[in-house]
Amino acid sequence: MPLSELVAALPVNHSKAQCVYRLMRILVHSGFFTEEKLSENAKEEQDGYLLTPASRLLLKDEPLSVTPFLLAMLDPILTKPWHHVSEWFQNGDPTPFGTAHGRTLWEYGRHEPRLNHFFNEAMASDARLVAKVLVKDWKGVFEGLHSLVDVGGGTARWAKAILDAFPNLKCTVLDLPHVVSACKG
Ligand SMILES: C[S@@+](CC[C@H](N)C(=O)[O-])C[C@H]1O[C@@H](n2cnc3c(N)ncnc32)[C@H](O)[C@@H]1O
Repeated sequence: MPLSELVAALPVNHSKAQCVYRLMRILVHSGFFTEEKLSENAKEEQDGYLLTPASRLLLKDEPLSVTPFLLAMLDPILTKPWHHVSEWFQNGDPTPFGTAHGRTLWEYGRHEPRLNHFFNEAMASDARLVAKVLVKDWKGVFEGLHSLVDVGGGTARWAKAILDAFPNLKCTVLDLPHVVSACKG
């Protein structure tokens, strides 16, 4: 897509339109887009942006989309601990999350349904992608097993993917009460 079409398609204030080019340069540099000639015709010669495998994983209609994972990692609750890493190196806290928030991630999630929801969705989207590769390329790991227990298995995405490939396996998933009670089905 050429830059002009991209700017027109985005909800960007016209005073910021020239900043989209700068943003796209960063995104090309970091591998989320490639910039290529869209036409061989010399008269219409125009550069445009194309998706890469990394950005395809962020499309809304991509079945293996990891958008929930990205949004979770960028949520202020999870970025705040990065601002406390220096302090954490000097204190006795087990994690930078504890230094930033005064409690563990799991305690916070127990009291804050929004965190519980976005974290579980993030884990599930990551698990959908990684489990697909695991059961395809590492099937042998599960062959011969009769049962499997996933401790801290979140909303059971891993277990579901493994069960799809090995329907005779007995899978048990353990997690914290607020995670289990938020599971559908
Ligand atoms: C990093 S997440 C991983 C989720 C899942 N295994 C995955 O890969 O998608 C860790 C999980 O451990 C769970 N957890 C933390 N403390 C736990 C405990 N004491 N007992 C059971 N589960 C726990 C959390 O609720 C969370 O779902």
